[in-house]
Amino acid sequence: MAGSSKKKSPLRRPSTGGARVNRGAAGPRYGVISLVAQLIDLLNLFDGPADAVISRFFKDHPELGGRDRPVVAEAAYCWLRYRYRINHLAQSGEGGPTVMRQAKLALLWSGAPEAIWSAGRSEDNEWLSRVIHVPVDNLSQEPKTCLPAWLYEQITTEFGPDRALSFAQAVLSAAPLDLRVNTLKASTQEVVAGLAAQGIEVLPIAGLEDGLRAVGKPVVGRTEMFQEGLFEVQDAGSQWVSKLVAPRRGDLVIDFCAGAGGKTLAVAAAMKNTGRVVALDTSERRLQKFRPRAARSGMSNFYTMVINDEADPRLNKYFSKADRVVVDVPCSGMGTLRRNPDLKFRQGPQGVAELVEKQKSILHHACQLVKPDGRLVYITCSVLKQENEEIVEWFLANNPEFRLRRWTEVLNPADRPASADQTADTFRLWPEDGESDGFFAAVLQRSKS
Ligand SMILES: C[S@@+](CC[C@H](N)C(=O)[O-])C[C@H]1O[C@@H](n2cnc3c(N)ncnc32)[C@H](O)[C@@H]1O
Repeated sequence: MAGSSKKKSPLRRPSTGGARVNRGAAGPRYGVISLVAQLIDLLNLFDGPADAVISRFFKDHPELGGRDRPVVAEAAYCWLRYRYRINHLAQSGEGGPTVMRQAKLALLWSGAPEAIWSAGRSEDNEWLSRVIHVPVDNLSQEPKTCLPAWLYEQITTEFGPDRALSFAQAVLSAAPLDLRVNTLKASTQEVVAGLAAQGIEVLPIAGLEDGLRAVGKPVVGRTEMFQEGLFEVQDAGSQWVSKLVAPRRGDLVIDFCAGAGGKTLAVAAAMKNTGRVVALDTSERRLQKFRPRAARSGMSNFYTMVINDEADPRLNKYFSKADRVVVDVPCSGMGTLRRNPDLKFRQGPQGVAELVEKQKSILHHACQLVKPDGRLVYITCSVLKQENEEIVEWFLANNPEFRLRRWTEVLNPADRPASADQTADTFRLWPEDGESDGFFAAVLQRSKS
């Protein structure tokens, strides 16, 4: 740290906000600790995405009021982020259910008011006073880094121990809320002013003319401006990889894995409603979510198709036709752990190996849609080389009609994230370097003939 001779541990413990632990007795808000404990028990089953488990839990507990819901949700996410450390420390307490101590620590570390986390057994509060001072560096790998051994080892092997530690620290925080101004409907200035009028402060994002970062976590989805499609919620990293598609007006763009259309919408806005965008996905449910977003955004140049798989024969009509093919493949999502901390427990080496095979197969089929001199943009929100650089190497070795175009040839200096390596051929973002999700992209250009 500049001006400081003392090096801070990269895995420092979370702030307790200067709070001291009281010897509080069971109080009226003890129920919140108990509810967090119940939610932890449910999350511990890892039988679905955490956000779905949390919303179901809130539906099942209508007694939880608007004041306590965000507290419970934050504590649940904190537990997921720090699960290895919290569970390790919780074992050292005595008496009472261990999960109640897990819930208390999650509430404390997620910044809940003291009146909430200090309620309950005084023995647990004594335990809390002790464990918040345990030096993190003395812990073994999983409680220290809060990453599963396989992931920590893989990042260490692929990028070295410093990167593994800085990544581990970065994904212990919540992600910021980023917006993309929909230039089909509004200018950045209009959106900034409109949000300010509603008390929502946003800041510019360097290198993203249409990108804004919210101060704090305002609820933007209920604003009239959002409902009228003047902006979308989209992580800055996702906005940059969309820019790498760089479509021209009038192009035919095929988004092979369009999902709910985060990148499709950004690409379409860049095309100013000219040309055609074909949004494909194997999931009807995800494409269903894309349609209302497209309608809200004013996008009118699209067509959606649910495909059986990447080899669906209905794609033959697009062979060698597309100017741009976007391939935002299903991936491990290890770049999005700040948003989806449960993924680190739901994913493993076997799952990643299966995804790699799927990524190769999708790429193999999607590249056939690119016309001569057209481009394919391969995208993941993973940080693992296995899903990124290694896939690109495999693809280039097997498809000599494609060459890698340096990402800096596509984005002007003013449109680049400072945190991406400007000398690399492929595009890569780490959460710890620029406060976006981790993303990877490669621009693959097909030869003219
Ligand atoms: C990373 S997500 C896409 C996210 C989306 N592009 C966005 O920006 O919001 C990957 C998508 O690939 C889809 N998918 C999985 N297998 C596929 C396949 N064989 N062909 C096309 N899409 C597939 C999934 O349903 C999922 O929606």
